[in-house]
Amino acid sequence: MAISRILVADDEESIRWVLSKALKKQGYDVEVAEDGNQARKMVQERHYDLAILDIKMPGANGLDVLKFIREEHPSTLVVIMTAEATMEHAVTAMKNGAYDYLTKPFDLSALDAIIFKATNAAEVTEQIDQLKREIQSQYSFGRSIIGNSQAMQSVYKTLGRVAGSDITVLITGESGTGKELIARAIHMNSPRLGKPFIALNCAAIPRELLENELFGHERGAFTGATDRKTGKFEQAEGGTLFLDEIGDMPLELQAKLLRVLQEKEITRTGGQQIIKVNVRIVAATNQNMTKQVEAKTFREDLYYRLNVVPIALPTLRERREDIPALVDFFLQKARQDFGIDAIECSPQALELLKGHHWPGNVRELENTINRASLLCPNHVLTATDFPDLDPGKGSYPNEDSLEALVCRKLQSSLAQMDLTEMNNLYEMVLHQIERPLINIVLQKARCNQVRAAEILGINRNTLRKKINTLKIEVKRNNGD
Ligand SMILES: Nc1ncnc2c1ncn2[C@@H]1O[C@H](COP(=O)(O)OP(=O)(O)OP(=O)(O)O)[C@@H](O)[C@H]1O
Repeated sequence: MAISRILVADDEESIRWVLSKALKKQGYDVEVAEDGNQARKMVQERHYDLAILDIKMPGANGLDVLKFIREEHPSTLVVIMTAEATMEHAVTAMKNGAYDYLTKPFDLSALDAIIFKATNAAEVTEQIDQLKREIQSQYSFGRSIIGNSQAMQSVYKTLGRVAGSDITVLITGESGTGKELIARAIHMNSPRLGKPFIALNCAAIPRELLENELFGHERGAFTGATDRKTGKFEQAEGGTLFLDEIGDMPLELQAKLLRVLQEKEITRTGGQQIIKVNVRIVAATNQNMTKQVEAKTFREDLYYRLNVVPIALPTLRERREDIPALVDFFLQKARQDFGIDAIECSPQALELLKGHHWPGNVRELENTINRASLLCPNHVLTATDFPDLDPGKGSYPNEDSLEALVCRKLQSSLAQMDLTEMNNLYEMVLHQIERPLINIVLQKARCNQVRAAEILGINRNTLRKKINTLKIEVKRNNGD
């Protein structure tokens, strides 16, 4: 970033005129302010790379404006102009974060020298940012998002496509599937890296405080507002605002958010001033947004505005093939975080982990590994280190598979029975499955028992015996 837009603030018209003319001649985009208040307002409305401020101005003086810029727009460099060459002014200006100062009257070449120096400094900052971008993208994208399953690859593809632009993204997925991780990856792989990534969980903040969190407030806006507070939008200036659990945002606030997305400006609570914001929005939810739109608890127009590109994250049980890599990753992390010695997972324990239902998704897996690593007495995690993962309880190979279906059905049926009274449970269950299975296959084979036996992969005589013992009624077929 070179210096391109400059603000000159001085109450002396001749100074404004001379500086503006000289700087414009050199190709800079120059705007002027007649006093400190006007300068402050202009800085709020658009970004300046450099602000040249007279120290003595009516209203807010140069040091007030400097303080404001340092707090609210720290990327703007400030040069203070002073009338007297006193140490005191120079020291105060530099102490308050001025980039440099000039003593009036000054030669234009002195200003040129400062701008030249500032440009170099800005370029170095930009190079550092670029380097940070490269390093972080290597770490963030490739390394900390684990999983090479098809489902995750399709997520990476969309992520790669949208990261570079300012397009709004809506990430959906059950709790713990990695929505915030993906939102961070979008930011880190975008040109906004180096600028803030601000996350706000709309469900975690009481409704009445949410608006304040988003837009901030002016001093005196309400009882207790003793100071001005900037909201998340302003804090995220130039960067990304991640709105988690967006489905929990109250309707009145949805309308305000929509307006901000359209106008790209906000006003703080209790304030009049319109503040321009340059923020990319990434939203996330674990709710069914189309149902919410139908139920009119979420505005349709806002939904379409947010859902420009949807990213649906798979549940962990839909990508069980990623579990070994995730376990490895969390074991390594546990070693680092808790300073424990090398630890690994036995093949049986891994099978147990792969078979679990994981209602809490990756977060649950991470917590499970952390807990087991901390409590494990030796260097290998075995099935006994995961006492909560009873294979009989909630262990489904694939949520929609036949086995999972039968498993769920069995669990609910057996829960109603007094098993202590049973002595032929195995046979009883098998008969209940065999009978409908044979019936269905016979129907498909149009009661041709030879064909039905082939489909079932059993001997024709075995099938005949089963038909008799299970008392299955078979219509005679010509082919049999
Ligand atoms: N693919 C992944 N690779 C590595 N770690 C992951 C992955 N997905 C999630 N995690 C880890 O799981 C935990 C939960 O992830 P995250 O907070 O991003 O989920 P979420 O979907 O935003 O959850 P919630 O809806 O509850 O806010 C984090 O510690 C995160 O680092």
